[in-house]
Amino acid sequence: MPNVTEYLSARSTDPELTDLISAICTCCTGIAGQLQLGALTGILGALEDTNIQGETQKQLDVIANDNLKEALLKLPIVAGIASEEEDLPVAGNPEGRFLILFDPLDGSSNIDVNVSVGTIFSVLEVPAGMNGGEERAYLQAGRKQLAAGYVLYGPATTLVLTTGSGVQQYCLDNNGEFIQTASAMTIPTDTKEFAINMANQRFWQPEMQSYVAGLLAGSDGERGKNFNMRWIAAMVTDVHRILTRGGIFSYPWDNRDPAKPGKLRLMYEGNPMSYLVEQAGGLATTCYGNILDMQPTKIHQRVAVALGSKNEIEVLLDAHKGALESDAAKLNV
Ligand SMILES: O=P(O)(O)OC[C@H]1O[C@](O)(COP(=O)(O)O)[C@@H](O)[C@@H]1O
Ligand SMILES: [Mg+2]
Ligand SMILES: [Mg+2]
Repeated sequence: MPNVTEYLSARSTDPELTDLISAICTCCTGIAGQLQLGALTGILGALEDTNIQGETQKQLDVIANDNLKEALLKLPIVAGIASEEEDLPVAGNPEGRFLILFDPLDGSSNIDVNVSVGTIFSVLEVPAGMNGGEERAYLQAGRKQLAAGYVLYGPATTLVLTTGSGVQQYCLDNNGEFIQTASAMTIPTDTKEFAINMANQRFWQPEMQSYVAGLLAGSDGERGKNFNMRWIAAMVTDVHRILTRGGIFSYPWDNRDPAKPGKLRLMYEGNPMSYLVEQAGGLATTCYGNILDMQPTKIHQRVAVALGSKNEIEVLLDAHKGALESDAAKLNV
């Protein structure tokens, strides 16, 4: 099977985009190595710092961020980067073409307990007349992504990628190459599996509460079938399960902080995952509108997310029908 560069080149992918993806892969291979040895090299655990979002940073959040930042900003094709762990975008080459947005380590609370984490990335083109040091250059709808993907550091290190024509999967081999293991990942349209943090139930909108109540009622309720629940607390891993065998994942709007319409970040979590899911035949929504059509207003903007198997997301959207127009503005979604 081809490696990722061979596959993209054979499909006449923009050669500069192919180079960029190869560079991301090389960098993530390094991150995988550091994660594997983390307990031996003393780089597990939290730092005293918090990021701009007020979240405690793990040492490996910062290491992964610095690796990606340094490797990408060296490339002449890179106009700038934006990251969960950087307060502001960082400019690259003023002549560069690409803006890369990333969550260097997603699910980093899993690191210390040796559970899967991942790197999520999104690639945009810098608009004419702007540069990669300006936030406004990045504020493009998810539909404009040139590529999106993640590297999952699990039992296998796996790259899942879209450049806009389907979703491919690659596995890191012993020679440091990502070899293709699936050329067209497709999410089954129906499912009996859902992923949501049930501990937040009381903070959700009534529509989400009643939809989930239907899942929990199973064959005793209107749905007439039993569901199973999974929650890995790393979006990258939950989404990988859905791309592999179907299901739905949601981190919905909740009322814990009215300024935030959800926990997840639009630009480097919601958008790239939504692009992958749509390219694999699934749906991604805030429950009030399509995530990929949202016009971003801030680089670290939060978003409510529900994504996965098409027919199940349609049931969820149906449960929100009455609320659509009245609530969307009020909820900041
Ligand atoms: O702590 P909770 O509510 O289970 O949240 C888990 C969610 O938070 C995240 O870990 C946020 O990502 P980061 O680790 O990059 O901040 C998601 O990956 C995951 O789905
Ligand atoms: Mg994350
Ligand atoms: Mg993170």
